[in-house]
Amino acid sequence: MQAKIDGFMEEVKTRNGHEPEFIQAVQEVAETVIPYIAQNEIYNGKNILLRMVEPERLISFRVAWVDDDGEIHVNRGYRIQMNSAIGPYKGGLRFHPSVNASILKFLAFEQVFKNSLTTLPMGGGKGGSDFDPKGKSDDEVMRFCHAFMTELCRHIGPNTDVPAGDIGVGAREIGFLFGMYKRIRNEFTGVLTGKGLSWGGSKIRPEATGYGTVYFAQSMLKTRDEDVDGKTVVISGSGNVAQYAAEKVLQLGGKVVTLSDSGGYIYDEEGIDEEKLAYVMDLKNNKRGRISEYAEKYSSAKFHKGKTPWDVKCDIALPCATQNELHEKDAKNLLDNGCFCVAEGANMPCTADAVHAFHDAKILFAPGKASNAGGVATSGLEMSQNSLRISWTREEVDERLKGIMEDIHESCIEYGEEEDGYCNYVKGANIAGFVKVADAMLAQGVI
Ligand SMILES: NC(=O)C1=CN([C@@H]2O[C@H](COP(=O)(O)OP(=O)(O)OC[C@H]3O[C@@H](n4cnc5c(N)ncnc54)[C@H](OP(=O)(O)O)[C@@H]3O)[C@@H](O)[C@H]2O)C=CC1
Ligand SMILES: O=C(O)CCC(=O)C(=O)O
Repeated sequence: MQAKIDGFMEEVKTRNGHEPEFIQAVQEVAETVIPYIAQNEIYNGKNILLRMVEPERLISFRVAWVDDDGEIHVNRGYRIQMNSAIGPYKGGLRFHPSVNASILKFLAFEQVFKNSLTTLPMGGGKGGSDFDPKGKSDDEVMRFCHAFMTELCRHIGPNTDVPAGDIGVGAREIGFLFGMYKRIRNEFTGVLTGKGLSWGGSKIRPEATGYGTVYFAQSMLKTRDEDVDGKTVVISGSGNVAQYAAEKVLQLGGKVVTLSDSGGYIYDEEGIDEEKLAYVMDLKNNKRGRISEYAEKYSSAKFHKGKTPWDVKCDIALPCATQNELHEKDAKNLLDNGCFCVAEGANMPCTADAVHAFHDAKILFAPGKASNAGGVATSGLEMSQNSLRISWTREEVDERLKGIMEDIHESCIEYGEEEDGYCNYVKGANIAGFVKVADAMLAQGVI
């Protein structure tokens, strides 16, 4: 079996040798899905996984825009349309200087499995730009978003490809992008999700990724008769996902002691309560400040410059910042300090070695494609509401979100439970995500 996996990966590396994040994401899937294919006759000899690792379409374009001083800048825009077997391409846009084809292909590939797990009819895609919104004025961000959409609008549509937010793309950016799409196409449609509530957005979409991650952690904890209540939780990041993961942990009686950004992390031994979290939300979403300012405001906190929070003692860890932010040594620190549940809020925040350490220790570990799927699932609910031209209540959306996260957990157990009863959620999520897409691809023929 290992020879089969190695042979497959050799082919992937030959074609994508310069794309380390993409290869990392494919390797993890190959290790779990190739043995499953070998045991299931209908998938044999169809090269389904080989087809799945090749994007259906990879679009790259120039984005030229003018800053407040009249200077012209050029960025690169992308949309990776990875797989449309079960629905229109769906996935976020990332604006960050690190964005390149490798990172977006890994994200688009993960999105295919994640969207399949949600039970909703959504294919997988991802896009973005190496544009850095940090330090830019609102007008500059608007001009960039408008320029970006003048090209992207040719490739998307409510039944073709429906982008949303990701790192660096929040409510402000979605507004500017939507405005330009509407103007060029002269139509008001659900072409983007994460829209404002007064113009087609869904209630709970901003909260959904963070809430969903904690709902998934809750389901995992339940298998060990445990609960979030009373647990100490370490969270990385302080953006959309981290903020609402923290909010849900607090609502469920847990204690959040860290948040971070690319400058370092804050440790508040007294816990980040509702009032302090409201301060963080204002700091990050309106003032666009740095997490270090938290330690200047609250004397109970200490700022650790340039560090990640994985040496802080906790029961539960929720990495919610970015890919490869938690390494093997961090995993060992967490395990040594008694952490027994890790749910990824970010996409691929744990390196492969870190994941192996968690599996070897048999702790509860949820891969992002399962645990952070609540965001895209609620985007799917936003698409449904847009099509029906109705708006569900907060309670209705939250109930559906909870139900979807429970269903994803069940699917992971179905395909991931091992002989000794330990659930390998990585295996479970990969196989459950694969089966639905593979069946659709088989039905649709070789395309
Ligand atoms: N938004 C969503 O609905 C979903 C998001 N995700 C994933 O969750 C993660 C966070 O996204 P989101 O919260 O939306 O993004 P935001 O832009 O709102 O926040 C990102 C956070 O991560 C930090 N961060 C980004 N890059 C780095 C880095 N290289 N090192 C350290 N910290 C970093 C940012 O700090 P700083 O401000 O200093 O850069 C910020 O605190 C991403 O992996 C994303 O793909 C997954 C599913 C859905
Ligand atoms: O809501 C969406 O469509 C995208 C969410 C996303 O980018 C993700 O799940 O990583």
